[in-house]
Amino acid sequence: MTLLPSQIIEVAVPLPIERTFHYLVPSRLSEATAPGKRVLVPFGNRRLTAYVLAIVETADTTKLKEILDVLDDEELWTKKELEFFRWIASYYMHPLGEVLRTALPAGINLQTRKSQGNEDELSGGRSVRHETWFRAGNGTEPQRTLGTKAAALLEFLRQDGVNSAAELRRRFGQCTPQLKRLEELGLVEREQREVYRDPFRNEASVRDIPRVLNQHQQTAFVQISSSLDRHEFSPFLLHGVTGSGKTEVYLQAIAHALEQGRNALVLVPEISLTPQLVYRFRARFGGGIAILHSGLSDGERYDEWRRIRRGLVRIVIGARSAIFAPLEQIGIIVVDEEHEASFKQADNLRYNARDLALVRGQLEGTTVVLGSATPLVTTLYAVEQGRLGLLELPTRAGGSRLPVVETIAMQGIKSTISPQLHQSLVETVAEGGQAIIFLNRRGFATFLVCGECSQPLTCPNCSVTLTYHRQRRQSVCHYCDYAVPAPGTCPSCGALELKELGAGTERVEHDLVELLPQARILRMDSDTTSGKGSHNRLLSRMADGSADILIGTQMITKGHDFPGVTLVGVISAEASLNMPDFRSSERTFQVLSQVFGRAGRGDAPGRVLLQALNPTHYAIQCAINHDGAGFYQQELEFRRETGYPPFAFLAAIGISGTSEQNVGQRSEVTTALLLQLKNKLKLRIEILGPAPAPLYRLRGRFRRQILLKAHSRNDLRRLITDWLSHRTPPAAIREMIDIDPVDMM
Ligand SMILES: Nc1ncnc2c1ncn2[C@@H]1O[C@H](COP(=O)(O)OP(=O)(O)OP(=O)(O)O)[C@@H](O)[C@H]1O
Ligand SMILES: [Zn+2]
Ligand SMILES: [Zn+2]
Repeated sequence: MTLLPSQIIEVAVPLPIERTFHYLVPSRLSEATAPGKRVLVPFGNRRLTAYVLAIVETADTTKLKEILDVLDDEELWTKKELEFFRWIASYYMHPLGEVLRTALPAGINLQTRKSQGNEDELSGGRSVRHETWFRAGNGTEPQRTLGTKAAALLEFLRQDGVNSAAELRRRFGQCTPQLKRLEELGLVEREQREVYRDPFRNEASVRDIPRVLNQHQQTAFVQISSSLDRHEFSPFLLHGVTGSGKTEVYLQAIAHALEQGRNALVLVPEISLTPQLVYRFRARFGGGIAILHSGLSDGERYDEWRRIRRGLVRIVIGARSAIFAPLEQIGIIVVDEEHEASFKQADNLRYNARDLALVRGQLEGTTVVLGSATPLVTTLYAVEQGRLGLLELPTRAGGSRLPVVETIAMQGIKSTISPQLHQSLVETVAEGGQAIIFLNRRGFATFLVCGECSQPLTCPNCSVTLTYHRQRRQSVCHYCDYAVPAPGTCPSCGALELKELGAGTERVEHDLVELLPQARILRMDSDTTSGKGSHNRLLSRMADGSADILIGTQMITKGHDFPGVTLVGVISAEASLNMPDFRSSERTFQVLSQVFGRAGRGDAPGRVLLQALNPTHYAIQCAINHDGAGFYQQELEFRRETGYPPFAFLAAIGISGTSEQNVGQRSEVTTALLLQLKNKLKLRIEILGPAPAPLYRLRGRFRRQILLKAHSRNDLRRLITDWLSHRTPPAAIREMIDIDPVDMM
């Protein structure tokens, strides 16, 4: 888009400012300026990167400043994408400039400098990697002066066209002086080509062909592909029990979109946990796939981003931030494991990629498939209301059955592993089967408690106990990484005797090694998977049968397909039930169902042993009976009675700071203001709090929460908008808004 001299643009700046700004474009820059690019602008007494949103037709030009520079050669975003980002900014009540900054790959901002105002001043990314290529030129050759190697090089380039410097060196050995000479003579020309770092490097993939779909898969596939043929927004829930072959449906649906010349966006909870899924996509489709996830270096991420932007990619697979991928011509968006809380970003722009998939799908007129064995209660409710189409896979794809779950009463049992579980493990390993042992707590002991004064060891920065890690010989805070040598002494009374309370995965591993000295045992939790590729190594040892037992946290529950696993053991059924969060029943049902679902996926039937103190809760009972419908009914009733989603919309306002007194005062002031505005506007909103957050102290900050509950999203928006315009900017206090909060800790 070409600009005439003295045209005006609307820009957003990456600062906590709600509004957008206007600038003049001097004629020397008008050619280069376009919506979707970044520009450098004077802002107060500093210079800032700003994002061009639009070219404005009319505005008062008298007070406008001129932009200083255009930072991008190519547009970063299309108009459609900018529209999507405006929607996000408005919905999450977050400054548009910060939304845009969040949407950019980190690598593009490598050159971040701190300038006078202590604000980030950004300039164009520099992390593009180049490679030198040579081609034959038009110069006439003075035959006699060319050496043999130079002549051979020239001949080769004339025959073979353009070649990279690396390729020429491979064929001719060291040839830099010859190439330089040829270039001086105009006989060869040099060009710089951008190269993309390949996150799949060194990974071969085997070609895989589509499977014959079973009847349920076929029905689901037909519905998805006919919605693709209609080229309009159509959202579905693909509700398939564990092992029902949802991935195969995604693969074939995506193949259909590709045949139409359209592209696919696939969101997964955390890619490093699902290498199998990425592997299957590559095996099916070969190249043209970009992956975006936290394990990439900034450079790799930026490269993937540019490959997508330039249309070199047909399929993007990524964790939540992939919802911002600059993919055009999208035909289908898949959200795998749609129930996972990790689709919600926990700080700054608190977006939910699962929800945004529906928004982007609507803006772009695509098919959206949300897949899960344990969908959110709110998702099932949306199906009931007719807002999502339902596709069901009620049976396992390979014909195997869901495992039988047996409960083991743990009253009076002191050890982590009951005699029954021990016995079953011995039998499973003897028969050549594999087992998965689940406990959603890492470390050795949950915490240490003083034998003299009974004080538990707690974190000085957070209101939590320290977890004892035996191998590291430390007691560690899982929130801020504070650590002290352990076992150590009691910080309250100096006593030497500290007792271990509660068990973590490290303890379970220790006990299992003692109980089954012959078994090959692996542990997978965030302590054993910090190294690059470590997930992959652990998972492939399970896959190729070189391990017998895998112990792990919720990491092991996610989508893994190990046909050899016939036994699943759960150390504590109630572990996730007592969280102070209205979703704790739902999470318990989901995590138990998912971990049960790892058993018996192959030919041999699966068995689950569930250790429990009190398994009467409906979340546990429904999981035991694989009764998703029953759980939904009871949970919906609970939500109706307590007034939580889907029967209310929520927004949380979090207030935090290092001074307990200031945080307390500010939260009272904020609550009073909210109440006053609510009454003035006559809105029907419940204002709860200010209450101390369940994690009252986190990384040295005190935290209080105000929860807003409303029947109308509009009322909620009106109140918050009004509050934002009335509140005084908090000093030394952070006050954040969380729309549709997921984690209430
Ligand atoms: N039509 C089919 N015929 C035979 N086997 C199939 C078919 N479809 C899928 N499978 C196999 O069934 C197994 C389970 O499939 P997949 O992993 O896709 O299930 P899923 O629904 O994603 O499970 P989960 O939700 O537990 O992760 C895989 O080994 C897959 O190869
Ligand atoms: Zn003590
Ligand atoms: Zn801490």
